[in-house]
Amino acid sequence: AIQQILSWKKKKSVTTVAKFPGPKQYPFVGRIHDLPRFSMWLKFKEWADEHGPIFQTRAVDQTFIIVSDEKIAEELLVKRGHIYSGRPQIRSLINHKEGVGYSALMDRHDTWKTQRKWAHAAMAEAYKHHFYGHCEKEMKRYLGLLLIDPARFLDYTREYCGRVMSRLAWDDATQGKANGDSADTTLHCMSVSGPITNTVTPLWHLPSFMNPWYNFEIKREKEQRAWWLNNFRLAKDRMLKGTLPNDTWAYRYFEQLKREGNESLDQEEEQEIFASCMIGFVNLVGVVTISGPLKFFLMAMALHPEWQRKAQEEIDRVCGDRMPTMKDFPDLPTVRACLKETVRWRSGVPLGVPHQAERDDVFRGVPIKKGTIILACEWSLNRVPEKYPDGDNFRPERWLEPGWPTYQEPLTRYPNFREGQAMHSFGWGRRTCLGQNIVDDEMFVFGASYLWAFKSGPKICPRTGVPVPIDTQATNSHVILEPLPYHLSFKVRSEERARLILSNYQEVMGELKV
Ligand code: HEM
Repeated sequence: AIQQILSWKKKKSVTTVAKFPGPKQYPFVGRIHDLPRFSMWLKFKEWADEHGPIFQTRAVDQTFIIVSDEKIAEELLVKRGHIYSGRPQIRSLINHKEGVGYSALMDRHDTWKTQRKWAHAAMAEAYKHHFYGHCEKEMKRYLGLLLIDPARFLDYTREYCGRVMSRLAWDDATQGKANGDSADTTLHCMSVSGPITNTVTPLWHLPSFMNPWYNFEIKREKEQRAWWLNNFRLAKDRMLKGTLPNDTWAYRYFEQLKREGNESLDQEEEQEIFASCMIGFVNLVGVVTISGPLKFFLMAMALHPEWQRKAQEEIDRVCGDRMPTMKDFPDLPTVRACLKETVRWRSGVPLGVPHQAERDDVFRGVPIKKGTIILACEWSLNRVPEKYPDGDNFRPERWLEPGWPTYQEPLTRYPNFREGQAMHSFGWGRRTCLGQNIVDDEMFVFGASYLWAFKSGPKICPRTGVPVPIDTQATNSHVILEPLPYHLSFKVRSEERARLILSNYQEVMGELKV
């Protein structure tokens, strides 16, 4: 309040300061009172429709600039990336701006640079080998489990993503479920919809004996880091014994140490924590980012039988009874279009990840103060009518038919998640997502194999005989979304496919440590 009064006094001496348009601001609170903690992107879309593609608002003393236009976002976050690439403080995470735990939430300093560079190179190398076939192998397990126990499809979907990542990180897919759970709790703690201390920030400063949020976070982070460090040390032991596979990120890291002359892999604890967090975080961030879109994909396929059928006809034509693999990528554009459209229709990161101004700037004549938060709102960007006509509806044809603004040739290559249209889903400039390659592979393998194996639809209520409704907008409201639990019914597509699903599962069981 004092800050606010002082800033009014200061402002009185200035004549008029240019501002972006925006909703009316109230003393002290700005617009925090009607900013929903859940599904905030809907409110931002509403304000964007009213105030235009760049507007500003305030929550107490924090200014936000919300962008809903690709060109403006590019001007700010890419061309002026040297100014707008910081990360804001999330009140209920401890020291995340400084490091070393969460590279995606650090400010731009040497720790962030080192971790980002390392993760980028590790990801690029694994992509050259299409992630060593782990997506396909884990998919064989997934389909087997779905055949045996279809009601648990949502759990299995997240576990599939967790297992692929943990296999890549430490050669231990059995950590997949723990990985998903850990990601989910971390996301809760960093979201506006999470602990109340993220919105009513002064509560965070209560003394620890009466501060359950602080105590929870201390415990959560301690356990997470111990878990990462334990897996790192187990992998190191195996490296020293020569039993760690060379297709893991841990192997790549230890190999680099050896090349630098550290044959015995001796390290100070601080160095081990740095490296275990670096690998642990990439491993963690790759779970829900993919399982959210995959769960929405399953939903979209069940709600759009016409697209399910088209994609299945394509798969049958190309693969017959054989389960699809990455090699079929060029021949299955309809499958890719359904996946791409899912990420547009139900954004995994609907608000985008916030950037923060690292110093004062002036943009289009409007002063932007250091510390201002810039959000390129994905939900709105994906509904710009000139680029995405009929944006509220699931329309995979926008990627397949000439005449749509997002259509791109050749269809053997587009649409995909690595290049071309709509890459704004993966963020901007210096903070762009590091996961595009694995998203492209893992989602394709999942989508194609799932549709090859099963036909799905809404679940029919056994009592009333009518389909159980699915609320496509019911989500958990984290920074990275998953839909809330919903029901589906599954039917394996033929006896022969059922037999193949089981024999595929049996084939990989030993290797996968099921
Ligand atoms: C469909 C899936 C995904 C979407 C839509 C997505 C989207 C995003 C977005 C919007 C950002 C923020 C960019 C910015 O600040 O401008 C981001 C950052 C990041 N993503 Fe992803 N992501 C996905 C999957 C993944 C996966 C699978 C991984 C890793 C395995 C990953 C790793 C990262 C990392 C490390 C960052 C932080 C970059 C930095 O701050 O330097 N993402 N992602």
